[in-house]
Amino acid sequence: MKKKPDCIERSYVIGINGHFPGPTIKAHVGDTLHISLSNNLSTHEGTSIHWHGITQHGTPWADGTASISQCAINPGEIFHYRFTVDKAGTYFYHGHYGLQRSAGLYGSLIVDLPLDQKEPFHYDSEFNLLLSDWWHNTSLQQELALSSNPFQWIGEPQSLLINGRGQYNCSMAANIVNNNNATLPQCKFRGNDDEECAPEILHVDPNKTYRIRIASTTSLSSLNFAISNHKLVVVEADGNYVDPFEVDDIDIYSGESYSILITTNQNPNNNYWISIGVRGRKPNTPQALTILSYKKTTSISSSTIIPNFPPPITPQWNDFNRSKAFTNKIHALMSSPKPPTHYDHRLLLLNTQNLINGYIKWAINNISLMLPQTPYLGSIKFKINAAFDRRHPSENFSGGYDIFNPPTNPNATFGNRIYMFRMNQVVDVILQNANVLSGKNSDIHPWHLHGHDFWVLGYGDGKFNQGYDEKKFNLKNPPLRNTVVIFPYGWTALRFRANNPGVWFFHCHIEAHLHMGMGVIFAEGVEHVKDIPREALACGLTKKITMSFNTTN
Ligand SMILES: O=C1O[C@H]([C@@H](O)CO)C(O)=C1O
Repeated sequence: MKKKPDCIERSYVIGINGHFPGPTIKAHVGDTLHISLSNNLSTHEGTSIHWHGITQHGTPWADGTASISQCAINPGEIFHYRFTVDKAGTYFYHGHYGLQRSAGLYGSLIVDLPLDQKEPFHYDSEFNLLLSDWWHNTSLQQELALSSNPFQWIGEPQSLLINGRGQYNCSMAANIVNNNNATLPQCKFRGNDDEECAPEILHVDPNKTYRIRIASTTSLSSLNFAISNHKLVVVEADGNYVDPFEVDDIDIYSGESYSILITTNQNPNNNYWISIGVRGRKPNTPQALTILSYKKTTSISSSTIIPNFPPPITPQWNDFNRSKAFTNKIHALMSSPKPPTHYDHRLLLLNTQNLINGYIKWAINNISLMLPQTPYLGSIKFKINAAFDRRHPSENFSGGYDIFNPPTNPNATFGNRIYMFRMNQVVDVILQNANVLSGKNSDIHPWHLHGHDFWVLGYGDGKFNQGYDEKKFNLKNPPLRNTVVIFPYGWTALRFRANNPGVWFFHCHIEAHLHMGMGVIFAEGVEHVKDIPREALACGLTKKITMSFNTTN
């Protein structure tokens, strides 16, 4: 793609059909989408796409990772995706190979209700905002840095982007100071018609209700979203209805999506900032800004579109109590599916930063995930025993583990075992956070599950106390989601029914952390999976099999 000027300094962009972000895909519930993706990357890397939040049951490839097909689409090849969307909501798609998401490989996927059905809330019109973060180093440079010894961290992003647009150190900078007292270099917006630098402007009529769909495909950053002078009413999270609640701003973690409603009841002669800023990690990135502009009766020049007051202040990055307070406001709409009251199987998953042969990795119950060459789905279905380690992974960790300090024994090992569930079992997962490898710190991790939504039963500080903390679980109206955060030094409990035959990834949605091994594999009912498409078997030991039968795709 064409190199962009200094607004966001794109050194390497992965576009789709020449666009960055990729095209917004719109569908209605019940639609079957046929999407072909050809790999023309100039870097000659393999690639793949994940349809984030899409869970068509019985077809493990519907989410695009083909039961975590490690089979990349090689340069020059075409993959054919085909899936039916069965739930309305705000979704997105993104690269699931290497760190290609940080190079811009993503786009929105919006599923509307069938035409004869209505949402449980009213709105006059809608907007769609896809949030991301941006580095000047290429995704390959980032991968190399993370896999080096000595380890090099990717650092904070250079820019935040809204629908692929952001600002960086523009020569015409107008300085704005944020709450962390950092001076933020801003690109001076030059109106809507300046394709390169200008933010997208949301043009609204007074006294209407707008639905704003917000999805975060950031590679790293946790964000706070606010619109000056306007209240936000949260109505949807990850494609599920929530009991509406009103806030001034929302936190959104990588992998999450929300719909909010706003009422345009402010002075129509002003314009208003829409801002996103970094939370959860010490920021070193300017806010990204865009503008809510009330339609004026008289025409105005584009320079007057800039609000004459400062943008909303992003809350302090480390005010975790504020983040928790927001998270605890999210409940399912009363008519939503209720969780089973009992579980069949409970996993306690300890998240730690470790060393393997001197390399910094992340591990879950002391295993850092390294995917095998052969896709799991084919390995299980065709009983290829040598393809991965068939032993059971550990379902617990030592009760004596001190989560508040660096590990006394930091060594972990690589692994690729899977957690196997019986079909329809109710599974509880307790994600336990801990201190990093050195120093006193514990990171935020947004965990994303493929193939299922889960109920978020609760969050807590410190170490999960079996038999005690579970008494506080919310079984009445827990939100259904596909991504959930663990707070520093805390735990998060979730429950799902293993009712979708296939092999599923469950992983930290921070791209660098996944690259460093922060994920596990779940599987259930693989014997019920039929007609695996050739693309899902096109590598490793399953490659031979695809050559010996005609595919049924
Ligand atoms: O995985 C990570 O590594 C660095 C740091 O912990 C070690 O340099 C960081 O900030 C992460 O989130």
